[in-house]
Amino acid sequence: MRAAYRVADVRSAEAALLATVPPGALMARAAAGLARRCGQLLSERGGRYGSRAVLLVGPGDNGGDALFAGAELARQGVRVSAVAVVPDRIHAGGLAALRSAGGRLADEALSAPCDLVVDGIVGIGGVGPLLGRALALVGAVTAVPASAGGPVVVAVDLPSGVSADTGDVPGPAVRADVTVTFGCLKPALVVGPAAELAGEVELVDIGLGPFVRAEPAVRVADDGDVRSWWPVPGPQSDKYLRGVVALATGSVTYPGAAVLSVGGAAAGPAGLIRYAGAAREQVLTRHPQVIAATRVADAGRAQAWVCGSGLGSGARAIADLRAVLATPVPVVLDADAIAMLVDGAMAELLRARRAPLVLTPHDGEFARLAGAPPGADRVGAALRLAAWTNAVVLLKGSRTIVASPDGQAWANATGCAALATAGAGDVLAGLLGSLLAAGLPPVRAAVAAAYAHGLAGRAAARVGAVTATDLVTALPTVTGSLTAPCR
Ligand SMILES: NC(=O)C1=CN([C@@H]2O[C@H](COP(=O)(O)OP(=O)(O)OC[C@H]3O[C@@H](n4cnc5c(N)ncnc54)[C@H](OP(=O)(O)O)[C@@H]3O)[C@@H](O)[C@H]2O)[C@@H](O)CC1
Ligand SMILES: Nc1ncnc2c1ncn2[C@@H]1O[C@H](COP(=O)(O)OP(=O)(O)O)[C@@H](O)[C@H]1O
Repeated sequence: MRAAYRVADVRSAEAALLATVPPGALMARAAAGLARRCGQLLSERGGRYGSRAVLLVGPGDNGGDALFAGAELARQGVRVSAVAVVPDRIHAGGLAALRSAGGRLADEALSAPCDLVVDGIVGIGGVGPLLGRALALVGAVTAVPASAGGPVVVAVDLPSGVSADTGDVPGPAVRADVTVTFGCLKPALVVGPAAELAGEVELVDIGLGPFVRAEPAVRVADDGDVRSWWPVPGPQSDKYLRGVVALATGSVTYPGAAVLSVGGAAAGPAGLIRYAGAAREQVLTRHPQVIAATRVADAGRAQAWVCGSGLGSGARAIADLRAVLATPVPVVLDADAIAMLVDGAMAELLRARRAPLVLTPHDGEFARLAGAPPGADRVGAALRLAAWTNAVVLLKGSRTIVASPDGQAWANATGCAALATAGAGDVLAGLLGSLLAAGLPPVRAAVAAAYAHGLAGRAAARVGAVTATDLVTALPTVTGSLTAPCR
């Protein structure tokens, strides 16, 4: 598990650490890590000696990091020039170090071709959209991407122009190939549109770890986490003990949603799948192992329910949703079921529930339920909805967020744009239901489902254009790889 911390918490930790080390030691550690990575990148692109690097140097310590790293590169034979955002406020010690190593201060950014741009315009001290010369410099950096023969762009701590705590990008911002960040991750490196601008993130240890006292703002699960959570059948397992998941999804109008959600569930760890709804025939044709009924009341017992994907919102859908909410087991509400919650009577039912509830809105469904779209602070918005509904909220997007009523937030790092295809959410809901039925607590189930779903999207994209059916095909290999061998 990786953890990202808010700027205020990073600053407190840095202050505590600074009191224990000589002046300048932290910046020296940060700059050494930055120079190491920049040097590697130059070596990969044809060598350091004689290559050209441009430092974009803001007026704060972020610019100082860039200057000290530039000095180290200059000592290794790189021709380094620095462009100051505010020339009379450039970090004096950093500039002196650069000059004494043979680097120079330049007036114009990128006046000649270069191999490396180091973005030290702003780091965690950035506030709001970039202004003045900082803004003009961003335009110069983004002109030619590295993939089209332009310089490789390395951001110092954060890409300039992003909001560190929320991952919002309020204006033009640097698109980095690599971000070298110090001490700990910041939310903008893992959530929101900012995370897409960070490129590959390298975390440099500056000794901050023991001084971070706060709870993470956002957590990111890795393969090891998801593997350790994923339910594994044992010798005593039977299909009921492995978990029974039931789905009230699909309708006469949208039978495909039922097939896809059941497909998602079939890739999960539950031992038995029940289906209740109007797409009974279609589901049985594709998934003959399913026990199918037409009504929730006739479906039989389950350890978790999934309700809503393609369900519609007529009288029948309302009755099904009420029946599902009346069960004493964990429930996933997706798509149309989320829309129906806006009804006050449903809200009453929700308040009466004791068993876990997971809501899986995309932005539109979120807006209907919460009264406004998630906005710039997606983690904050998801946490507020989770607290208000007393449900785990899985807010879909390119970095899907899972938020719990007790204030924990996770971001999923495995997704890819290929998932933006009709029916992908239905597959996710089914898989999530299966994990809940197998006994995973709701936050872990939601995080693990988003993780596996993202990997399936990547696997399917390697084969070709991705449909939701391709996700269903790709999922069992992914979930199998996350499952320890049968005991
Ligand atoms: N603390 C430590 O121990 C360590 C810190 N480290 C490093 O320090 C960095 C933090 O440094 P920092 O606090 O000096 O802030 P920083 O990110 O340079 O930005 C502040 C400057 O930017 C300006 N500015 C702000 N917004 C702007 C905008 N929208 N558009 C234009 N300009 C804007 C603002 O201008 P002002 O408002 O003052 O006019 C101010 O001068 C951190 O990210 C890491 O790299 C490492 O060395 C490890 C140890
Ligand atoms: N740009 C993107 N990058 C990564 N994942 C995305 C992107 N856009 C959408 N997704 C994912 O695709 C899925 C779409 O689900 P949803 O909007 O419910 O579609 P549907 O209702 O058609 O099933 C979600 O898991 C979401 O996180």
